[in-house]
Amino acid sequence: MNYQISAAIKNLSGTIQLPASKSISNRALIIHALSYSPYPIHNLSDSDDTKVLQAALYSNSSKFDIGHAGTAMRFLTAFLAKVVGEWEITGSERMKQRPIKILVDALTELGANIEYLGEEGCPPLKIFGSHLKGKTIQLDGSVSSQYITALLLIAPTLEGGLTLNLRGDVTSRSYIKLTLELMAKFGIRYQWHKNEIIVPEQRYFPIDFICEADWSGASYWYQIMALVDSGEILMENLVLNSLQGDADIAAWFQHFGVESIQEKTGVILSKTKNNQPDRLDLDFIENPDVAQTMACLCVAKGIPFHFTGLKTLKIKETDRIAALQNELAKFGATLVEPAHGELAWDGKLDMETKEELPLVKTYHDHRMALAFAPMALAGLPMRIEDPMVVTKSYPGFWSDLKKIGFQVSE
Ligand SMILES: O=C(O)C1=C[C@@H](OP(=O)(O)O)[C@@H](O)[C@H](O)C1
Ligand SMILES: C=C(OP(=O)(O)O)C(=O)O
Repeated sequence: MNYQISAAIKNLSGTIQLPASKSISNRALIIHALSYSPYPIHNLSDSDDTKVLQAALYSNSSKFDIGHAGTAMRFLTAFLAKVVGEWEITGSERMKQRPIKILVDALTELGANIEYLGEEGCPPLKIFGSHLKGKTIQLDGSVSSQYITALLLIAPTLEGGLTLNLRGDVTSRSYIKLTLELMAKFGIRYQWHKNEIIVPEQRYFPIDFICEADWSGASYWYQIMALVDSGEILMENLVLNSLQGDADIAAWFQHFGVESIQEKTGVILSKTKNNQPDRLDLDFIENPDVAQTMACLCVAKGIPFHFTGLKTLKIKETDRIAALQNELAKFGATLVEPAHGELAWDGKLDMETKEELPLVKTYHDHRMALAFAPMALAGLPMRIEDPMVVTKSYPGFWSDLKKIGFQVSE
């Protein structure tokens, strides 16, 4: 199925109920299970990625299919490695290509017994869960912070605690910070100095916990505001003083005339002047999930850009560098990769190759649909293939777009 998207909105107003952050929800679910918490988790994400983790944690089965959910795959692997029993975890065809060796090797050093059921270094995995003893381990931090988070979440429950020495250029540090700050809310003490993180053995202290709204999901609304002339829109439950690294975008979008105002019920995005930068140079090492938002925004507004810190985009739901290049080419933009982990555009549109009504492929990647659809506001109608991919993080996206005046039809 495809959706056809068009939009002609000059002044925008409305209220949006964003989904909860799946990053926070999935951490909270693991902590909840490790602390045998009697309290409910409030405002848990309704995304596929959270639903699959929740279903696995509360199932009677020993075999789990976590689909496309990277965090669920990594967090569950570490969690199950210390739960006595025999477990199998698999995922989508793409998940079977997403590396997990760094995490499996670290868990093996802690005494875990994990076998690859398919290709060496990738899911599916067979896990023989047992008591694990903590120690000091070295870990490559340049591939995915999710391995580090997975280890940190179980760290306080390991005999003797855990010390991680991170090697290489550590990527997505903001997500490591999110993990540790969340753990601290559940009573955990830790030390983090440069590339060493020390978590002593201790108990999680269960609390009544509310998940924040999702800042990566909010990025599509900032993009929308940047593409209309003026307006005001309330993002319910969003907080500026957030645990999530992607809250950085509130400052980025000031360059597009979008102001963020904290209100009791959420954040108001307000636009009164139509600013835009002449060009955009951004480093995404802390914010990989909003790279597609910014690339699509720049093409829609004709802003040349040079983005760095994108190395990990190749191992996400799809190779996001290639996906952006392929799909933005249909809008006449030729994106180049000046070096590994970089993406640039000279701001020129090729009217000969620009398609009238492009069919945007989504490659099983929610963020392709989420980031491309707002471009319709710039007079760029499109069709989107497999639009329900958005359920990975933002199930209500299409109805939210319709609510504010987008035309979305099959
Ligand atoms: O820990 C998390 O919740 C996440 C970490 C990031 O992954 P990497 O650390 O692999 O960049 C991010 O891209 C992903 O969407 C969610
Ligand atoms: C990369 C993402 O998710 P994950 O790695 O958890 O599958 C994402 O949501 O953009």
